[in-house]
Amino acid sequence: MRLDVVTIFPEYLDPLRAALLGRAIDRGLIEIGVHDLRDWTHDVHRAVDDAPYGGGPGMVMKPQVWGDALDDVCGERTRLVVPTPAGRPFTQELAHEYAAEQHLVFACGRYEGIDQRVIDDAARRMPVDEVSIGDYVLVGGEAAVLVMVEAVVRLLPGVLGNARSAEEDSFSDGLLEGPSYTRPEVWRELAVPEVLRSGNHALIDRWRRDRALERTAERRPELLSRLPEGSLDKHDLAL
Ligand SMILES: Nc1cc(-c2cccs2)n[nH]1
Repeated sequence: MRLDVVTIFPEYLDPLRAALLGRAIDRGLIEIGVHDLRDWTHDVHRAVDDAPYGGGPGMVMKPQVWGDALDDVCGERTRLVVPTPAGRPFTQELAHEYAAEQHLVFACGRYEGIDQRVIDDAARRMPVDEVSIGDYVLVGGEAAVLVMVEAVVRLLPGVLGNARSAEEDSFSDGLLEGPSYTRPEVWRELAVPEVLRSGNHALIDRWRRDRALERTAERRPELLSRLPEGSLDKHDLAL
């Protein structure tokens, strides 16, 4: 998979080259390109935005600059992702979709947005997703790209050491992950639940599912109504 990011703050994406993602690059599992949008400006001031038609606060990013940048960075098999608070929710399901793509390009705009014609023009040639990572407002799309790239790249085969942890993700069965414990057995007078030390894996699996159902019902009840038909057995429903 190749990922490209277009931004006016390329240094903001430096963390993509660290740790797990850095190792994935070194191992040739992914290629990452980070591009400074100002490289496509033509005026002496290297302007990337301008005042919004219709008035209002802030600035809107210029279509010409973005159009030229995307013409160069996007290819035949590109899926374009534009982070915005006005986008569709970024979910684990969408992360899996992105992990199957050959080429993702992330366009980092500012909060007031990129001229809509950039998205409309790109959509003539490629799939374009305007995506939100949550109902809060950032200053720019860069932090959202770091979040999405991490969620996507960790799903690629070979990236995570223990293959099980990607499949056993929170949300992989539509539920939140329950509590986890490690040594010592007692810490500050708090003991690890007995069942986890029983060695009885049927009981352990049951206990873990019960805790996941309880936590989901308590923190994200709306996820329960989205579970596929028949996901909950009679034991689950008795909780
Ligand atoms: N979810 C989300 C995305 C954003 C921004 C994307 C680009 C500028 S601000 N804020 N919140």
